[in-house]
Amino acid sequence: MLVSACALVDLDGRVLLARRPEGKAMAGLWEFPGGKVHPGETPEAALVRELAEELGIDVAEACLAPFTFASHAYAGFHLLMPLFLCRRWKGVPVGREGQALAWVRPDKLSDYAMPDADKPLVPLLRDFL
Ligand SMILES: Nc1nc2c([nH]c(=O)n2[C@H]2C[C@H](O)[C@@H](COP(=O)(O)OP(=O)(O)OP(=O)(O)O)O2)c(=O)[nH]1
Repeated sequence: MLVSACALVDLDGRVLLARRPEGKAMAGLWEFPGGKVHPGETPEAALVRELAEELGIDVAEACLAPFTFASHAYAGFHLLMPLFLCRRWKGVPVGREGQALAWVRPDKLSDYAMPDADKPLVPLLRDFL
């Protein structure tokens, strides 16, 4: 499964996490906004689409900087997830699908329960930001 995700970073250097809604796989865990890349879609285009759908913000592909990726074997599927960084967008993120959002200081990211695939990404982000 190819999923494209993004660390949105605000002017104070905080990172946006979104809580996976009830009823979805891994409900209640905090994740980087994003979603599945559709057939024929680029990871960048998928992210622009998902960020508009999920958060109501407008992001230009040029503002998505490749940062790192997750490669993780879940029971039943393997997840490959490029993680982009973005510091510029239009609009104010709101949870358009009812998901809770949190702006989190890098040194507090480990206080948030995240999917297993995301765990190795946290120290990389903390060291970079
Ligand atoms: N968006 C996102 N997904 C993640 C992260 N970590 C992680 O393991 N995942 C997994 C959870 C899901 O198995 C998959 C994303 O699928 P999803 O169901 O949220 O994607 P989607 O929004 O396209 O979903 P849908 O339209 O099919 O409902 O990736 C993360 O940080 N962000």
